[in-house]
Amino acid sequence: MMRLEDAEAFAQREGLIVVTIADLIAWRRLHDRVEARARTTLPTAFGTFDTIGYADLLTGADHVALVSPLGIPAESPLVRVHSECLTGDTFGSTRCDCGPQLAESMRRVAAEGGVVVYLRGHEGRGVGLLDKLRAYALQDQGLDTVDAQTALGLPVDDREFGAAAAILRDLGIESMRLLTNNPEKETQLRDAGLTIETVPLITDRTVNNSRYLETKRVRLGHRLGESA
Ligand SMILES: Nc1nc2c(ncn2[C@@H]2O[C@H](COP(=O)(O)OP(=O)(O)OP(=O)(O)O)[C@@H](O)[C@H]2O)c(=O)[nH]1
Ligand SMILES: [Zn+2]
Repeated sequence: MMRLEDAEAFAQREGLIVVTIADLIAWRRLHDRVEARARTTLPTAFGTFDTIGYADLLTGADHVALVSPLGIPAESPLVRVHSECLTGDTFGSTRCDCGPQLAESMRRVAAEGGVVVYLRGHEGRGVGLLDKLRAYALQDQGLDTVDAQTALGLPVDDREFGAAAAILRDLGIESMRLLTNNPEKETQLRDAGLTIETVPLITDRTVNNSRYLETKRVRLGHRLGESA
């Protein structure tokens, strides 16, 4: 097989352009990242959301956009970009704040207009369900959420928000009020060219999630106030 340097030298001589796999992946991150493949309505406790199912052409994950019954206001709509959490969102686990954050986001987006973008493939901050459950087992032994990831040889946070940026663009949103306490999420969306004003999304502190929230505040830099 020809080495990349040789291919580049050959291409330069012949006036050709070399496109590597890495170039193609980078291009796909920016263009044609998602495709809307299904549209329907979803009646929920918070109202009926126009619902769009997106295929993520880079990762193969399926994502969902829940558009408020009031639609998407032209000016700085309210947006929640939510990472999948089976245990919190579906089973109502109180180890984390995901379930109450999702409910509060849907309630506010329904009331004010805007969209909830639900990102699948983000489970366990990107490491997947089984590794998150393994990390929980270590947390049962006293490790915090960061040290549990490291002890398992896993990244602390492996999420990238390119699909969310692409979905928001597809919905015509360039500027938004983003419901989040996570500065890294804000930075990634800003780096994707979107204009972000953050709106805190603070939910109740409980006996079960207080250490988790404190770790997010102290070790991951989430804006959770002194009392989290
Ligand atoms: N690996 C791992 N993932 C977790 C843990 N607790 C929650 N998660 C995952 O973390 C993701 C949610 O991320 P968070 O850090 O709670 O919050 P965020 O979405 O980054 O920030 P906000 O926008 O402020 O909610 C979900 O995918 C959860 O499955 C944990 O202890 N270990
Ligand atoms: Zn969770």
